[in-house]
Amino acid sequence: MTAPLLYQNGFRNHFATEALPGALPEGQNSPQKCAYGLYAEQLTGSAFTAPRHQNLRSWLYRIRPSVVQSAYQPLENRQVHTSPLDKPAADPNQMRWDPAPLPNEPTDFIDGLLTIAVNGDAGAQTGVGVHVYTLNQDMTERFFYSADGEMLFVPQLGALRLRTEFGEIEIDNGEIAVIPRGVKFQVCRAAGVDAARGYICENYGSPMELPGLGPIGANGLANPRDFQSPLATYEDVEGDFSLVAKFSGRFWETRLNHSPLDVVAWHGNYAPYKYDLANFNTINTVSFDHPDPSIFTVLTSASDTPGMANLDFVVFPPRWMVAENTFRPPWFHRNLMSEFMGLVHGEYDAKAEGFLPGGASLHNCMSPHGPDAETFDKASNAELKPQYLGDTLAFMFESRYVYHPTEAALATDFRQRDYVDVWSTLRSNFTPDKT
Ligand SMILES: O=C(O)Cc1cc(O)ccc1O
Ligand SMILES: [Fe+2]
Repeated sequence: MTAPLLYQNGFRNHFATEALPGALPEGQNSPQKCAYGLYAEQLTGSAFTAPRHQNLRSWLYRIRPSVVQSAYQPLENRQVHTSPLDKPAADPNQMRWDPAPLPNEPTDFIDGLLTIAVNGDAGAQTGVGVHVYTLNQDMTERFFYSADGEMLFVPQLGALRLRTEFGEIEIDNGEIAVIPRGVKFQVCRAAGVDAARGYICENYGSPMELPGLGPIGANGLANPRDFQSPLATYEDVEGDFSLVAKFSGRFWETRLNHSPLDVVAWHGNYAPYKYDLANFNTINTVSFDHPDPSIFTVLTSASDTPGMANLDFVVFPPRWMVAENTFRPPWFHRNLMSEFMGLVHGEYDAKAEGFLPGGASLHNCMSPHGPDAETFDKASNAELKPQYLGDTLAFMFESRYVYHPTEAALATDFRQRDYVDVWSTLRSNFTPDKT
């Protein structure tokens, strides 16, 4: 049995961690000579001049500086795409996908990454890319980073061990992790895991933050202390390694003669983190009506227009349903914001069937959607006792920018081409003579 990983708690705290005593310099960042012969390297996640509360940077004390690498060479990649896409055009049709099948061939994280939809413009630092990953191999000789955005992992099947420059993180179904833009990492399976599948939101925009709580007060939703960042740990390994960089929508490869996971100590507020969604303090109505789902926001990436997020990461967690005289599932709606959804486990209360764990749906700006016909019928006639929705965990990547599905996502066998039919049997119940 390997010991469980230890973490440092707090959302974007100013952490300090060293795998060897005294590896972190005291009182300064860049001494003339660092302890143990380490190199000091700063990694910034914001402009130097960003306002203090949005200023993100860490200092890494590593065995070799990151510049010890070969020239970047283009690397072919057919499955991962970045906004803007040349084609196809954005599509207002409601779309749904079954879970991506697990690979039959040996497939690591990089080879198993498939882009479903993108929006905004990565070069302008707006929008997101939504990918699914399926894998059955660990990354061993290769490492990855995205210069295009931070990567939010939402595992659906199989726990992962994310080996990063800052230390290691494990996440399982029901947990999430964020790897900041530029941070080098490897995706491995946790002990005992054969194959894994999940979702990734690559956020090209401003780094996600906790949402403001307004009248909710000082506590609630995702509480800062439940976010966890890794402790410094390092490997001093020489060999023939490859670092794959996602840069401006393309993959590039550089060769390394050593493992880049050689950071012996680090301090700062720019670091990977994980969060167990079971810690989400769910707030909902205790009187009537179905609140807007913004009440379930875990993390948000602001755009340049206040209140219109580049990305809201929203969850629909296990919860009590107690609303009186209310149609309890999501109502029918048409929204300005575009909605990509996935299901981590259980059932989603707006869809009786067809939205499966590992599957996905897309409802773009102003495209009508809501409960399917079966759910509408059931919920319109249900006895309104307090009811606990236990086995459910859906999520939404909600964005002000219209999603463009990729050609592969449109063409794939696992797209449900008849999705729109889930609403086709909704008939007029209009009775002008009777209220
Ligand atoms: O479309 C969906 O299922 C997501 C959603 C859920 C909800 O409770 C209210 C609005 C909304 O868009
Ligand atoms: Fe919706």
